[in-house]
Amino acid sequence: MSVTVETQVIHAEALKKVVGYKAVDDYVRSGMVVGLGTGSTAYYAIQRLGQKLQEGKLFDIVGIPTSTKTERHAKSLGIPLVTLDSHPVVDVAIDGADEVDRRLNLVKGRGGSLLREKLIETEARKLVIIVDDSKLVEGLGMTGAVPVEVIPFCWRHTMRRLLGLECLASCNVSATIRSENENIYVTDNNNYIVDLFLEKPIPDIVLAAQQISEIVGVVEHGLFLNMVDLCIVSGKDGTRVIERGL
Ligand SMILES: O=C[C@H](O)[C@H](O)[C@H](O)COP(=O)(O)O
Repeated sequence: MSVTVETQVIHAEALKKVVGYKAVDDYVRSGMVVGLGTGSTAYYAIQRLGQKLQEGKLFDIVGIPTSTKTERHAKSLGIPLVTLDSHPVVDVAIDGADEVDRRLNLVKGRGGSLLREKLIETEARKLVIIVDDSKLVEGLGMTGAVPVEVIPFCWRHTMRRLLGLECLASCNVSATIRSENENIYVTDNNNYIVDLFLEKPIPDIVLAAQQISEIVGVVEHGLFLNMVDLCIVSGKDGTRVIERGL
């Protein structure tokens, strides 16, 4: 049987929609403060939330967007928005991920939004991650970059410091500054992103997260460790929920 590229794209979108809708249906209740993730999967959760608010199936919801893109999307659907400044406790946050390991540790930020995501999702009473099963990995950093947000000032120096980290010495690490349309990509926070590419898995991700954070020009990195409460995964055989520690 041959599967056309177009059919595969529709299939991939359907998998994202299933988990996005399920996250809102199962974990969002009226009166909640909801962290709104960023990316093509979180998009469907935001759609569902807007739909349920418009239909009166949910009420008294406020959302905290994790990017300017999500902010625009949520506003277009009439979702009331606040910030952590006024609402420091987030009842539930829903977001996608680039990679999810067996312990529900993540790589995030390949879409550029890791800093606001981590800031908001750290405060979530429940962090729900929504992915299709292509995001499940054995070792983090093997399917693409581990993004690191850095200040623009002397970014080459910061990149050299990242490349020199002892904890990544066995990974054959390389790095690029992220670009967009032949310019350096600028985050919502007016920073840059260094993408770290690893040929071998990080031996100790906790140590790596700590050592990356300790570099002075680093603002935040895309390793989200011990944050996730549950992950909803869709695949061709259906949808399942993986809870942390089970
Ligand atoms: O910066 C982007 C975010 O971390 C996204 O959550 C992540 O890249 C996954 O996005 P998508 O659902 O589009 O694969």
